[in-house]
Amino acid sequence: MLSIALPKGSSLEQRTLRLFTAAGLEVSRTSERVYRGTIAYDGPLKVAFFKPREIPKVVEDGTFDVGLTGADWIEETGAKVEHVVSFTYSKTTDLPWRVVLAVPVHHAAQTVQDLAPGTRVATEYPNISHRFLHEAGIHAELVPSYGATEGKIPELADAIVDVVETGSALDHNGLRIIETIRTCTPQFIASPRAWSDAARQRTVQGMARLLSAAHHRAADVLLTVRVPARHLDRVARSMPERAWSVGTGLRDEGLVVVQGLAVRDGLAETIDGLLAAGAADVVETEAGVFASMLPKTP
Ligand SMILES: Nc1ncnc2c1ncn2[C@@H]1O[C@H](COP(=O)(O)OP(=O)(O)OP(=O)(O)O)[C@@H](O)[C@H]1O
Ligand SMILES: O=P(O)(O)OC[C@H]1O[C@H](OP(=O)(O)OP(=O)(O)O)[C@H](O)[C@@H]1O
Repeated sequence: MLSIALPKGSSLEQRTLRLFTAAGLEVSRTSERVYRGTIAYDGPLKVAFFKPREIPKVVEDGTFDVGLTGADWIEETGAKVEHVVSFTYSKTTDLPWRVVLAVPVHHAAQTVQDLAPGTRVATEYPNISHRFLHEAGIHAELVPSYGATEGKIPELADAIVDVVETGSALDHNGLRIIETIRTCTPQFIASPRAWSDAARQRTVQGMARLLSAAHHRAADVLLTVRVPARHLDRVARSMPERAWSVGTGLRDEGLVVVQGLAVRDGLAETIDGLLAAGAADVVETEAGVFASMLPKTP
């Protein structure tokens, strides 16, 4: 039975489970406090929940065949795993998160080069931090942190290497970024052992295809556009790449209806462009709800 390690915790768990559900790979478990479950795909898959930092190693050593975790923990642990596919989401946004070097707002440093020898840097990422500071030629003292890293300043540390998503935690704690060390996203990874087995690799690739398709659907919205026939050519040129015609207006034959899948990112500009090209109106709908009924793009 194929086994999969999924992230537990407030940052990645809920959105990862939503993605799996949208892909038709819903995790069944008796309660959210139960750290074991199953997925029905090509027979039952065994699911276990671990902290994101623990996942790279249990996948590297083949204890679990596949896993989903942050790129930061793959790098920090140095685990040798197969990167199957990556996604773009964080705890609260659809953007990557970053591992950054930050100092108090009134600190004199503008870049890592300005850090004095012996600067104390609190972090949950000793390996990433050591490598980064070493490459910058800075002799800093690393202070281990197990969370709430911003709070280590000023008594225990002078600077931090920590995760930033919206920047709110840094703001609230009077800190500012001086270096972005890594930009990170969730990664679907496989153990080298599972990957070298043709049947298991096929199953993993099938899951990756379903997850990827669901991830892209979530980034799309369906636009339904009514256009006076005389403006159709111009509006068609402003439609998203994946667009098709639907028919004519119900009562007004001078109106044509077209639809298209637009990416959520930059949606206001897309709608603006359609209206400027002569669209009478534009209605947007969550595309995920409809995507399985839509023709696949060639
Ligand atoms: N906004 C974010 N803040 C922190 N981690 C994030 C964020 N977005 C994505 N991540 C990823 O999730 C991981 C968080 O795992 P971790 O176990 O440290 O905390 P958590 O999921 O917030 O759990 P807890 O509920 O115990 O606070 C990070 O290391 C990073 O890989
Ligand atoms: O840039 P932001 O959107 O504010 O997000 C980043 C913050 O969120 C995480 O903390 P979390 O609340 O998970 O607590 P922790 O530090 O104890 O892990 C992370 O460690 C940062 O502190």
